Amino acid sequence: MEYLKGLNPPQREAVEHTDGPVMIIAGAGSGKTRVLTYRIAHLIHAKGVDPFQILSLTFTNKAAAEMKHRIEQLIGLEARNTWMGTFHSIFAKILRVEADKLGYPSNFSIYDTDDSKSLIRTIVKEMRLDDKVYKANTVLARISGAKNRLISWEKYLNDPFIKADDETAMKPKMGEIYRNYQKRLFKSGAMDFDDLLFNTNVLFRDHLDVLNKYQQRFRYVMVDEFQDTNLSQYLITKKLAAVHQNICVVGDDAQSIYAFRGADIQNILNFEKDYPDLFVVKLEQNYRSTKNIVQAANSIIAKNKAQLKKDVWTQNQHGDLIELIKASSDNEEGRMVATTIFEEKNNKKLNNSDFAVLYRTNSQSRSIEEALRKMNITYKIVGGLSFYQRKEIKDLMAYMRFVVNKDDEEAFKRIINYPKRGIGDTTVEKMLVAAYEHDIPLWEVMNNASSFLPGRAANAVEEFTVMIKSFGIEVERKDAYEAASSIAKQSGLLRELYEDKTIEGLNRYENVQELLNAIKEYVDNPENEDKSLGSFLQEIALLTDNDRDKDTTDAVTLMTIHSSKGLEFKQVFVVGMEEDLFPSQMMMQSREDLEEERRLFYVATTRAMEKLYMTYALTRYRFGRLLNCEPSRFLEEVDPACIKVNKRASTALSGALRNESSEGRTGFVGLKKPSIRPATTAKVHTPSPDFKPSNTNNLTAGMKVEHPKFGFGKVNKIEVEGINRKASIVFDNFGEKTLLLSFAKLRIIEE
Ligand SMILES: Nc1ncnc2c1ncn2[C@@H]1O[C@H](COP(=O)(O)OP(=O)(O)OP(=O)(O)O)[C@@H](O)[C@H]1O
Ligand SMILES: [Mg+2]
Repeated sequence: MEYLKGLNPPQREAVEHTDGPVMIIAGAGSGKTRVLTYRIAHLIHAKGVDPFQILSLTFTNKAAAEMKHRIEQLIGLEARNTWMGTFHSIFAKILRVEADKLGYPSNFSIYDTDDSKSLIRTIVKEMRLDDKVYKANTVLARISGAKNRLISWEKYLNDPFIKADDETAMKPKMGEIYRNYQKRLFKSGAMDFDDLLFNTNVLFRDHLDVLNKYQQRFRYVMVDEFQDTNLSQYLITKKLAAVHQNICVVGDDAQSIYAFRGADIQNILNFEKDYPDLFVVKLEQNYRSTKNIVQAANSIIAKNKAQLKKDVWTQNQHGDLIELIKASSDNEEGRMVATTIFEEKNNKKLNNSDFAVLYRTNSQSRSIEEALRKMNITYKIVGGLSFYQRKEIKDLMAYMRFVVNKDDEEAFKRIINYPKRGIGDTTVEKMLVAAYEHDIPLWEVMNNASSFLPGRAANAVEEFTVMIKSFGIEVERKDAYEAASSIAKQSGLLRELYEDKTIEGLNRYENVQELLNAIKEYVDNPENEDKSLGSFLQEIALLTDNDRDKDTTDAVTLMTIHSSKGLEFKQVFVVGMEEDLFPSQMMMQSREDLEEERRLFYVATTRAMEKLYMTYALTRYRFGRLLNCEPSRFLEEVDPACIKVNKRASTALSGALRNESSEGRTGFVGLKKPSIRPATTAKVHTPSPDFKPSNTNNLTAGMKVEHPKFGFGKVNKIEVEGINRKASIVFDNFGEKTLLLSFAKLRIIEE
């Protein structure tokens, strides 16, 4: 076992202790991820474990890819067959296979945050609530928080404490929004990101045979960055490992930075209780950073009260002191960072990729970007508005999504009138209302457009529907690339972009071409067995921001500290070390919040291998205003022996032109017109348990009926219009409604 030589004694112990529960909680850069990598190699190579039986959960897909690559280097190609990926990607795969058990189609859509927020806005509007109170962001965060703690909408609505909470927050309708949101997702055959975990829990809870299948399959389960798992994730791993108990988790409580997304350090403490025969490994030697950086990081985290005791040390060189750089403005900060990178590169023969610039919030990247561009230093932004979040890309993806899943309402809204085909907001609204009132899929409404819409609108919708159907046939017969190219052309989207001869238009056109290139690459890759468009879409839906960059060029990395977890760079700049920015203004309310910010600072510091810079500006544009800033309190918490003030004189004048980029056109068909949905606030009816739609051929005035949403009512009159039979029904709680009898689901209650 030649490779075991690359480990120190406790690391080696952790690798060789393959059976039973193992936990490694250790400081940054101590080789936790390395241990996981070697452990997988060891299981396959020395213990003869089938790679298909090993499941490893990482924080980003990129981390998974890197791990796979390292294992390949250790033991060869066999490594490819292990199950490795983020929680979301692995369990989405499993949910595809098992979807029918939950009543979902196997080609369910995955809604990204934009889709989710758009759906919430629609629902808030439909419920006639104030969208300034029920902001999409806030509502989504609340729903997400509930899901991550496995609180279903039913539980949410019935919990008196949650209710009291929402009432205190003056948002009493939160539970109902949650309910409507879930129902709408289900009807659209869609899951949001949190559903992928929530539904996996439901699947394993309600279908023990399925759980058992995966318990047998995954003999070994491993989790990296364990400190940032939430309850939902924790329970999934616990259930999966319940039979074999071969579970190994690694993490660092000092790097727990996702509490705002429901991550819970408590999981580390619970782990010890859940597995009494737990084998605990301590790793204390840091291999990543210089003595000076390790000492600084230790001094920072020591200020936190809540932490497990660790002594991190290193045999590495002492290295340079941390350089503290003061700038007069944010623009000057950018210039100083760029100049320093330029000089260091030349002096030390470094590559661009040896540098990272880390910031607290995405918007800080602008001034850094401008400065790097001026000095011709190549950079890439990880996270932020990435390729797949661009409007033109989302538009084409929405076409593809809708063709694959015709219930996908958010995709529908994006494309129904883009490029323009004369289908206005009112028509869209009418179709949504028809689907809602008759309780039928939108697709059915589209296929019967003439029953629901006036002539011209109906024609336009019919044309669109025919087009989508023809795409459907192509998707079935062709591979993802051929189908996607055809959709891009036939839909008129490529032409629309092509005709826009502005620089932005050209850019957008090229981006769409780039997406088609990516699909081609996907199809040509022998590792992807399923070459269908559906399979490609799933892959894309699950890319985390961190995975979305191409790693081919030599570039300086710009990213938020949150995204930098687990990574390392020779030289690191932590910029914007100012009060209210870092620690963030929003995180100074409580000791817990401040401690989370400090852990974030610890994460930032420990990314550096050789040299660390911290910068702050005296003035900064924020929220469109020039603000005076004060140096961050965190700077004072760094052991003064580790830091020196940079004497670099600022040369350039500040005040470059500010060029805020404007947002692109939006393709979303907003429901701007006043809603024609039920104006009543009556509660949607719950159908009787024996509800079954009756044959309505003989329905006449005076009969009593039950409708799945509007409840009980009495038929007022029946009208015949062309081929359509319509019934006007007066519902007890919803007033009079006119429904098309060939679509409405009505149960006739005998008189
Ligand atoms: N025994 C070892 N010998 C040589 N290099 C090592 C050893 N252990 C770890 N390293 C190196 O130290 C660096 C940090 O290791 P790794 O990324 O696994 O740490 P980590 O504990 O996962 O850090 P983080 O907490 O930031 O995720 C890597 O470059 C790794 O290859
Ligand atoms: Mg790691």
